[in-house]
Amino acid sequence: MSEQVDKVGQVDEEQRSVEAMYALLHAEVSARRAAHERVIETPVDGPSERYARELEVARLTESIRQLQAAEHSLCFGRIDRSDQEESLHIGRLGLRAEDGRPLLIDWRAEAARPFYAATLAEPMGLRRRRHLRLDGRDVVDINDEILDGTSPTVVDLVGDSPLVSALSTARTGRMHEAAATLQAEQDEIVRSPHRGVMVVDGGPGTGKTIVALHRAAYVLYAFASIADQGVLVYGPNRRFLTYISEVLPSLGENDVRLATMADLVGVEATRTEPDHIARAKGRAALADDLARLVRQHQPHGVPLELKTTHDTVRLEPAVVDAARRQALQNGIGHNRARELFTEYVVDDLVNELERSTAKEISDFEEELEAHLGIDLDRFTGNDARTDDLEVDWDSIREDLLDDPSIDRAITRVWPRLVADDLVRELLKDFSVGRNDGWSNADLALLDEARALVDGAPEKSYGHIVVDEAQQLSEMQWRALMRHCPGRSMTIVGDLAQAGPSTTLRTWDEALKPFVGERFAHHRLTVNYRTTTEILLATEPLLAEIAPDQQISRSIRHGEQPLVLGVTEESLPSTLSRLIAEISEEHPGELIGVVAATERALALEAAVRGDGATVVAAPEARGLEFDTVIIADPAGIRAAGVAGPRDLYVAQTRATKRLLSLWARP
Ligand SMILES: Nc1ncnc2c1ncn2[C@@H]1O[C@H](COP(=O)(O)OP(=O)(O)OP(=O)(O)O)[C@@H](O)[C@H]1O
Repeated sequence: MSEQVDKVGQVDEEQRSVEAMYALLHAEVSARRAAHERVIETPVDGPSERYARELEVARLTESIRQLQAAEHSLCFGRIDRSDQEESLHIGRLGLRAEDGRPLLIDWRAEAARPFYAATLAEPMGLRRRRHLRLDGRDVVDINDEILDGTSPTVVDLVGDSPLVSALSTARTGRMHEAAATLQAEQDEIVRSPHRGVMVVDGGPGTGKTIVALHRAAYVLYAFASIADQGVLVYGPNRRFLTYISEVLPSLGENDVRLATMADLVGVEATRTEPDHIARAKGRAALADDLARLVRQHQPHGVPLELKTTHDTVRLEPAVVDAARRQALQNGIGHNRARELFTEYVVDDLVNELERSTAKEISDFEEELEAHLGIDLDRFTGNDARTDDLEVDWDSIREDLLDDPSIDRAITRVWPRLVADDLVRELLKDFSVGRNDGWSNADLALLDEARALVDGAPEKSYGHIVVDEAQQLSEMQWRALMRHCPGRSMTIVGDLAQAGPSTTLRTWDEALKPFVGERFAHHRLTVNYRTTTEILLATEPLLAEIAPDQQISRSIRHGEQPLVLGVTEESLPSTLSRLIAEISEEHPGELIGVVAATERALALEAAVRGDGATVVAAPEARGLEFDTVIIADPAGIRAAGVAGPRDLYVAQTRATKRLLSLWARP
């Protein structure tokens, strides 16, 4: 940087702009608080006014919260066009001065696009892209890029890349939002106008999760009708969801639900099971088996005998089948279709009773005429004979609908079902007993059974973001799709990191049953997590587990990965010693120990309090640490069909340092 650069002057100028923004933000918060007070104090008359008031209070509370969430790092960027004097500041939300002039542009607005997309090759009319770093409300750093090929002047503070600074800071155990440093290839996906299904894949650390979460924030901002139906972020386990839990709130979005399959279904998985069983339970064929079981509890080609107080009426199989087909035609689920079926059957029954009553009366009249030798019509003067009987068929119909004996007769051919029992019936072959808890793989079966028995889920979402999507089995895909009837989804994952419970190997295979080939596919290629040295060390394993994949391109360099041999007995003590050494050398940094599941449990106890987090390899997906120590890589590799992929996941969790402790007997 040349000495003439006027850093102080530029910082002062930005400080004034930023203060004006904060003043406006606070004025806005105060105005909404006052409105909130007023609404609360307004007297209401009747439930509909009360409801309208509650809606307004909720809307104001949410908008105040959104404004307050923008408090931290309110403004982080600025763009200056080559052809204009004016500049635009970019930040967490949009703010307009009283004269209507934009003081701050929401990072998701179209006007902010060049901040992310402009490059030296394609400057999009920009002369300069500026990054601002705030500490509280103080501007503490400025970083400029000149994009139009002109030379920097005294007001341009060209320095280190803000991305590299963001990536080099110590991890905190929680993912941070990256609105200030989203890269062009990421931003293009985040801002895509595509509302349908979008798949984003790429190697570990290529920013898939970052893209997915910023995409969720973008969907909420840009697609109002989808946002109104709710946005869900799906992750494989709670540890992962905790890791990403702060990103959307810090982007001002609190209305996004984070969920695992257990949350979606509302049932906890309390039982583990061997991988091959989980895999078998994940097959879509089980959906057919469940549907078949349900059909077995519906009448096919059988008559129905219904006893009423006067009569026994037999409905023929063709009539019963027609009622069944009609009841099921809208896919409302077995139990609700049963109610419809009952109505159709009672209609048929009433028709039958009407017919037989009419016949009885006319038989009786004929008999009477024959007996008396007269023509009744001539006596009564018209044909009003049976009509005079005034039978109230509607109330008979109502009574029949409530008649327990009719209900019993219908139950014999169409019993009410309980979804959970149906799954237990299905799982008899897997020797799952009546009182056993559910496993993770069972949850998707429960969701399927509930849809078959009780109809579509009560709660569905306008958009679902699926992270670590390579983990999903066919049954789990079905469950997720069921909760997103509009098929608006952002799906991110890396098939090379697939776990043991799925058999799916391509996105086409996973998505075809739901959207055919109608999905957009993007690939991320730059690695933001791992150093080049660590990535190179993973290359042989990647070649083995996903021969058609290349390692991604890292933007950072660092230490060479270390491999140490230890004896089995000394492993825990060596580990403790290493953790102590690394913590001392790199205070404040995160250390993760990854081991096969059983060993992770044992090591957890052995190194408790040493300041490292022990993670079972299958649970390490999506997480990251400054240093990763792999305890017994061979043990992870040998732990099952997904062992080599679990090891690859373990190797790719480190931002700075990777150590492997090989255990010898
Ligand atoms: N544009 C960015 N600005 C700042 N940090 C970023 C950016 N993109 C990615 N990162 C960081 O890089 C790291 C890896 O990103 P992320 O976890 O999204 O990758 P991933 O592709 O989901 O990885 P995995 O496949 O291992 O789950 C994270 O720490 C993330 O915060």
